[in-house]
Amino acid sequence: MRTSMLKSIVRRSSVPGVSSVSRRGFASGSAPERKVAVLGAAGGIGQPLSLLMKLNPLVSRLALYDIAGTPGVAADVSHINTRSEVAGFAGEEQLGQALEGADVVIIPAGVPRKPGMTRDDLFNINAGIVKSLCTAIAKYCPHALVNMISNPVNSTVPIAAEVFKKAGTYDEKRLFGVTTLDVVRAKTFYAGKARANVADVNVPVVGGHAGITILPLFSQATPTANLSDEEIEALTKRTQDGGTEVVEAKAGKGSATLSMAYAGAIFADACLKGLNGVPDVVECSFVQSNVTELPFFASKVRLGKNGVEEVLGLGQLTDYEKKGLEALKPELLSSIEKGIKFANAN
Ligand SMILES: NC(=O)c1ccc[n+]([C@@H]2O[C@H](COP(=O)([O-])OP(=O)(O)OC[C@H]3O[C@@H](n4cnc5c(N)ncnc54)[C@H](O)[C@@H]3O)[C@@H](O)[C@H]2O)c1
Ligand SMILES: O=C(O)C[C@H](O)C(=O)O
Repeated sequence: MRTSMLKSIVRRSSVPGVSSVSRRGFASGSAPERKVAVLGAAGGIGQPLSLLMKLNPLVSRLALYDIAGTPGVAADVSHINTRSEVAGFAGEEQLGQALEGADVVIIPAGVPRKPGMTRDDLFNINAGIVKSLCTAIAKYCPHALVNMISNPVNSTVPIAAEVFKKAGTYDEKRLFGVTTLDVVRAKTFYAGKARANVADVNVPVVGGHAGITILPLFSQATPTANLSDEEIEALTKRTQDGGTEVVEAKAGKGSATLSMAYAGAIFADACLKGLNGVPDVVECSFVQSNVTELPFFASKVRLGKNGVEEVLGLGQLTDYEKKGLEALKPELLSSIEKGIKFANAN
């Protein structure tokens, strides 16, 4: 969901009911029915993300699940006069109902960082949460596209893959680690330095989603700009530390929620467009990959009717980016292996 889409949704939502033509050209009556479930919907990310998904005209049913607090969030969001019907589900006994029939499941459930913590410090709590939610996904909506937001993404995606493999439902085309916030940040920071219109900026971000595993490819940024090596290094570091910048600014009150909700809504929208057959939908995501020797890797991904249609390669890298790529591999591999080991030991 780009800025223009948000504007068009807001404009459309001032008219009761559904507008006659959506941005992608479907007449409202012919837009496919799509159910989206948000797991962790009462949280810092979950609430604004639920709002943004309610504004998305591609969604016909919105299921908001959390361990508590979702009846209130659902009642609130449900009054917005847009297409989707909203239902809230609270507590494990309602998880199955929340998931049944879902086309896309977005998972922002779990604890966020406090200052001084790494994303890996969240592993002990979030790994178990993700494992139990994925066990339910395998049972109730095994064909859904899963958008994993819960950290550490570098480990929670491999955990999900192992849970699905054990359940016999794994389809590598349907599992995504959401790294869109890294792209959102890279675009914002690059536009500032390059004095470019941020709405025109594109920057691929590859690797993973933690510290040095986040590798923005500013050499491929568009529109091009003549930035010095020092400027590129500073932009790279700022993108890698973007999450920590927010964690420190929030001073113990959590991590990025609003920008993450925006990023999560963009990625879910891309998944829905792909499912609906819209051509050339490309976003970066952490997926099962052959792009490097690592089993999971974030790179540009073409989305289609079955989820991942094509994992795109890295393109031409500068020496600085090649060095960054080699440097990130050991940490990323160890996070992936940690997730796999956890899923198989517990
Ligand atoms: N991928 C990214 O780029 C990115 C960006 C920001 C945050 N995150 C991660 O997203 C997660 C959520 O962050 P937040 O700020 O929304 O945290 P939060 O604490 O505000 O909200 C988390 C929500 O998850 C719920 N929850 C806990 N266990 C659950 C379970 N078993 N089932 C369903 N819901 C459950 C909680 O009740 C809470 O409402 C964190 O792990 C954070 O690190 C990822
Ligand atoms: O930094 C965090 O802990 C949250 C998230 O991964 C982010 O990048 O903002």
